[in-house]
Amino acid sequence: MSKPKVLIADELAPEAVQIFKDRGVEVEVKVGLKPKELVEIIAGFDGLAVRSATKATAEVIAAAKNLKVIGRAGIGVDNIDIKAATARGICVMNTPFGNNITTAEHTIAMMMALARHIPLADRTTHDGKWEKSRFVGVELYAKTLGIVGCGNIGSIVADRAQGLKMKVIAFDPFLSAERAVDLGVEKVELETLLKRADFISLHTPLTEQTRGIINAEALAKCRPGVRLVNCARGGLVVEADLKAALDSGQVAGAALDVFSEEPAKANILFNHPNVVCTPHLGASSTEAQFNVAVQVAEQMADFLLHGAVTNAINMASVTVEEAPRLKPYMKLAEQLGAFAGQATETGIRRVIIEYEGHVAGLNTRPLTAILLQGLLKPQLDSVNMVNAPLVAKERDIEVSEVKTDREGDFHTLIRLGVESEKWRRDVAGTLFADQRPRVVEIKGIKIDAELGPNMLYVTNEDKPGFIGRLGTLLGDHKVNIATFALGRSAPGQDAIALVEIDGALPNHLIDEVQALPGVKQAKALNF
Ligand SMILES: NC(=O)c1ccc[n+]([C@@H]2O[C@H](COP(=O)([O-])OP(=O)(O)OC[C@H]3O[C@@H](n4cnc5c(N)ncnc54)[C@H](O)[C@@H]3O)[C@@H](O)[C@H]2O)c1
Ligand SMILES: O=C(O)[C@H](O)COP(=O)(O)O
Repeated sequence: MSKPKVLIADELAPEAVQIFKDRGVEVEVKVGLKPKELVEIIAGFDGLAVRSATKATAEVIAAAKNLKVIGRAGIGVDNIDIKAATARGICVMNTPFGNNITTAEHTIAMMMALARHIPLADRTTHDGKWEKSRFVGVELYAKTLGIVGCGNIGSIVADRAQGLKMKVIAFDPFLSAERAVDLGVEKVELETLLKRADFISLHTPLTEQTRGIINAEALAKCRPGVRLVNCARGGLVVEADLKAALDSGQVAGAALDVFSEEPAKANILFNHPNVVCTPHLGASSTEAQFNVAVQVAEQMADFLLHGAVTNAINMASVTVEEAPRLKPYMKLAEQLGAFAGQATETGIRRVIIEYEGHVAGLNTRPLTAILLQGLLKPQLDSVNMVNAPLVAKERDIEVSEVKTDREGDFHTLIRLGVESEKWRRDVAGTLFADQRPRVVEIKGIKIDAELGPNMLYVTNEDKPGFIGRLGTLLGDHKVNIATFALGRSAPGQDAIALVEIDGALPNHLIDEVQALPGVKQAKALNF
């Protein structure tokens, strides 16, 4: 098997390259590619590692024919078109905890720089001016800090600010009352935060809900002389509105690490005397860059080499320890899905997946995802584990999981029920001690079949002579039978045969099997 290949497209600490190499992943570093250049080369890679500079746009993703994973060495994934990646079945992962302390510390540094005019005082002092009376600052002590978005970074900022004896209030619709108590912050609505805060610090992701959250209306509700810190995303602030509020004095100062357009070579807020700027340095410390580079390289290598999924934005997690335990079940789940998907010719309305016995105690989300992949693949070649749940949802297929630890006839069992408007089909499978998947029930009929690459699936009436006729027909066409599994509901009733054959079955032969007396349906299935 050839080695997977990763492109590192942004500045990453050198440890990342070493980790990829040590783990057996080929790696190329090409920093500063133009969008067009990235589109031209991306098809040659299985993985793409980025920070915030490279934009993994829909166009890049459309060209990324072999891409399986995009790793963000950092937190914000707004430079990655997640929707396009998910639709193409590309796993997107970030490193949510590698740079949070560094960014929180930068936030505090920005707040202090703002309170004491440090950047401008520094510049004028270097210039030989001694403007002692010009730079009178304010204390942070006993001031109210309003945190908008109290997640990883917001909560570290809250902790550090409390160390500076600030009163911290937070607006975050997803912050629980208990967590707020644990953090020692007062949970408030945005309106209250704006009215009460002396300093406001933004720590939300950039979403449709948060874009422009600090606009003219919000700024007008603030205390006169409020100070704003933004070390999250530029798009959270309407920059023209902020400039107007700074000019009017409603806002006393703003410290900005991020801008609506980056790299920000020009911006209406640049050179405003009350604005402190840094060029998106929140995560730029030796420690944070080491953390995110190592984490992203390990996560991407684990994914490409072992199927382990950590910190994925668009798929269920699988730890490195779980991956080998899940592996035989993944095959079983995919085969059950593929069996039902190939046997089904009409629209699916509902999918019921039952996990029984040992498997019920495992992480079943990836199993469900791969089962849906198998089920939908016959209709949609581009489906994979990442996009299968989304594709099912888009097609209005209701998916439900039922788990029971109790063992039935088997120590472990996955049963798949597929419903259309008219019918329901069930297929169930297990793992025997050899860890190889076996189909043990189809439409309520017991069977014991291992699925090979080429299978013939026949439903027929249980009548004497059928097996002989089928064997003779296949033999006459020089089709060799590898395995032959049979089952029936009751003597003389419905029967099924699952026949593994060496090589693909020609279509005309399926028609001939279909024409045999007693055959209700014959199908070629591939696994
Ligand atoms: N400047 C930098 O270099 C730098 C470095 C790291 C992270 N960041 C950015 O900082 C931000 C926060 O990162 P994090 O790791 O703390 O993320 P996080 O996901 O841990 O926290 C975000 C918080 O925002 C809250 N939130 C979501 N929607 C909200 C809304 N409409 N109103 C209020 N709160 C809302 C969430 O509930 C969550 O608690 C992100 O935008 C990230 O990209 C910037
Ligand atoms: O979201 C993040 O992690 C930060 O914005 C850091 O971005 P950077 O990796 O480009 O410094």
